[in-house]
Amino acid sequence: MRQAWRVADVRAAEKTLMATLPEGTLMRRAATGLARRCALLLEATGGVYGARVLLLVGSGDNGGDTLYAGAMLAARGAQVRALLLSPDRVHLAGLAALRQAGGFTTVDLPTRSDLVLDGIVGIGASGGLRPLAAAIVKSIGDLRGRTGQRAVVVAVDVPSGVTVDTGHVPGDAVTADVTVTFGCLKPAHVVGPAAARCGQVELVDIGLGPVLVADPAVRVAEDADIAAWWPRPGAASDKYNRGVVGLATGSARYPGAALLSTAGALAGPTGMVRYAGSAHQEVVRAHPSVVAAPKVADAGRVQAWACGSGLGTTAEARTALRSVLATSVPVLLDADAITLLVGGEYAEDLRRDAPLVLTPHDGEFKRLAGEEPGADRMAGAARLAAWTNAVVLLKGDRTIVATPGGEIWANPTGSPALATAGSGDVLAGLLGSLLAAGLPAVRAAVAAAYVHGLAGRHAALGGPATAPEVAAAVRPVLARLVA
Ligand SMILES: NC(=O)C1=CN([C@@H]2O[C@H](COP(=O)(O)OP(=O)(O)OC[C@H]3O[C@@H](n4cnc5c(N)ncnc54)[C@H](O)[C@@H]3O)[C@@H](O)[C@H]2O)[C@@H](O)CC1
Repeated sequence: MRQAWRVADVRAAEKTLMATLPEGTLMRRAATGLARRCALLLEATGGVYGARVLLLVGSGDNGGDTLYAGAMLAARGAQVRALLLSPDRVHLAGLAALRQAGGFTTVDLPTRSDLVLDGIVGIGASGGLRPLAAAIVKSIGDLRGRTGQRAVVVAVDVPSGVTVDTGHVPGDAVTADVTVTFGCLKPAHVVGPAAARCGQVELVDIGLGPVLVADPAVRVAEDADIAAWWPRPGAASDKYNRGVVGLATGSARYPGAALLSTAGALAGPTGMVRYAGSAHQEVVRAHPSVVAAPKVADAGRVQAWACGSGLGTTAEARTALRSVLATSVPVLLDADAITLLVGGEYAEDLRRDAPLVLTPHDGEFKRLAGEEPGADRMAGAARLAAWTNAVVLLKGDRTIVATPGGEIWANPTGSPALATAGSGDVLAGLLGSLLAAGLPAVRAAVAAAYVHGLAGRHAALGGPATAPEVAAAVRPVLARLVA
């Protein structure tokens, strides 16, 4: 698991650490790690010696890191130029170090550069980029290096222009090939559109770990977490004790949603899938191992329900939703089931002891919460989770999972391939299966989003993917991940 911390918590930890160290130690550690990474990147274009390096230097310590790293590269023979965005407020010691190592300042953007270091602004950023910085950021994509290649862009700590604590990108921002960050990850590295601006994120250890005592703002699962959590059958397993998942999905109008949620559920860890709804005949025809009935009340025992994908909002759909909520097992509500909650008709039914999971996309979120998820998607998801006392999985490029207690996860495996009709139905089935297999709701949501994202990527390898292909890709992904 990776974790990211908010700026205020990072600053508090840095303060504690700095009190124990000679002045400038942390900045030296940061700059050394940064320079080392830059040197490795320059190897690909002919080495450090003779390389043209452009430093974009803002007025804070982020600019200081950049100047010291530039000095180290200049000492190894790179031609280093520093473009100072606020010459009257530059980090003076960093500038002196650069000059002493043979680096220069410049007032214009050079025509050639092998490497650009973005030290305009780091965790001290407030608001969007100022106009001068924005204009420079727009043109760094045009810079070419000594072999004609596009200049490699390295962001120092975070790409300038992103909102560090939320991952929001309010305007122009740097798009980095590599982001070298210090001490710990910050939310912008893993959440929202900012995460995509970071490129490859590299963490330089500056000794912050032992003093970083605050809870992380957001957690990110890795392969090893999913492998550790994923239920597997053992010698004593049978189809019932592996868990049975119930699906109340699809309708006469949307039978496909029933089939896709079933396909998702069948790829999950449960021993059996029960389907209840008007598409029962189609489901059994397509998936003979499924036990199907027309109504939830006749479906038989399950250990969790997934309800709502393609369910419609008819009287029949309302009965299905009420029946599912009346059970004492974990329930996942997706799509139309979320829409049905709007208006409060089911407020009493939602008061249940067993876990509840909601999987809205932005439109459903807005309908239910009465507001957009907003620029801070983590806070938006957490608010809805607290309000509904449910685990909320807010779909998006970096899907967010939030618990009522405020624990937040960001999914790192998202893929544009998942922006296709029916892919959410597959996710609902898979997540339902994980709930039925006994995973705590938050892990079920995190693991389902993770595997679903990988399945989207896998399916897209063969060209534009449809939801049945995403469902079919879950098994090969699991074979690699949890075999
Ligand atoms: N505090 C520490 O112990 C360490 C800090 N380090 C570096 O220090 C950085 C934080 O330094 P600072 O607190 O000085 O803050 P920054 O350097 O991130 O930015 C603050 C400066 O940028 C200006 N600014 C703010 N928003 C702006 C915007 N939108 N556009 C243009 N200019 C803007 C402000 O006027 C201020 O002068 C970190 O990101 C990291 O790079 C590292 O050296 C590691 C140790």
